[in-house]
Amino acid sequence: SSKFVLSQMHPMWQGPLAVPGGDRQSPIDIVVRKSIFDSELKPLVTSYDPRTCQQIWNNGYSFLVEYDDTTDKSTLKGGPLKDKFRLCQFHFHWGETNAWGSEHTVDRKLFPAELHLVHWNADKYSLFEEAVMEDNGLAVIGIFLKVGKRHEGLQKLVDALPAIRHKDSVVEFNRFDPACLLPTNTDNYWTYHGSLTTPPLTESVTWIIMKQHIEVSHDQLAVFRSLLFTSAEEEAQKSMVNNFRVQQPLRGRAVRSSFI
Ligand SMILES: NS(=O)(=O)c1ccc2o/c(=N\O)[nH]c2c1
Ligand SMILES: [Zn+2]
Repeated sequence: SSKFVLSQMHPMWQGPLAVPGGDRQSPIDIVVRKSIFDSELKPLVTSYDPRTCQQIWNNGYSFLVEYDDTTDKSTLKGGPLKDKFRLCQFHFHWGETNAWGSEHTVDRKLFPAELHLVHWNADKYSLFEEAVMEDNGLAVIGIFLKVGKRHEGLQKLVDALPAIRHKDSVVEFNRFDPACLLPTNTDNYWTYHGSLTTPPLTESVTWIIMKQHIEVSHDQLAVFRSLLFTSAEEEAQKSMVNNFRVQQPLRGRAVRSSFI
């Protein structure tokens, strides 16, 4: 296949970028009635240490909360996974309105935003950068956001966003427990093999999409939309909104469910 790859800077990564192979791209629409119940799927086991939280920064695509992944202090195992994965960061994707914003959909239903908790396989690799190139290198938990009551745990993060309004801005961010962002029920999920949804779009991700969403307030989401794609030096400031990729073909992949 051709190696035509847009530069990282180009916002049009959404396009049908030709990536090597390209038959397990993400995101996808989850067709519930076509998902296959797999009784072998275990409950997820997350063990996050808030003290590994290091910083929050605007990378020009989203804002990332980054964790120290040099030890096994914040890990994910169980679920569809055979190995132990380390949390390295989490980030979100959202729309300019509450009508859309998620990357994955469920029976074509769009959510206003989607949270991604990114982990890499520490049993097999020693760095995220290595794991990102391997087909069982990453595990990303996807959680849908709905607009409703204010999410108390999220507020600490929302309050830090004005300090990272522009691309490449970073602030120290400590003691944030990502477990507070998980839905009450983490036993019900869909899982499939896919890719990163932003460049380099590598096909290294075991996706774990939670059936249960979390709720955040309209005002909290509005603060996400106050972020900018552009750096402080650039003339035209562009609101960071609609930072989701278009849905990709399933190409015959099975989507398994942990529940009936
Ligand atoms: N949006 S996503 O698929 O969760 C994701 C996660 C980790 C990533 O690292 C990336 N470049 O180094 N892109 C990326 C996308
Ligand atoms: Zn993402």
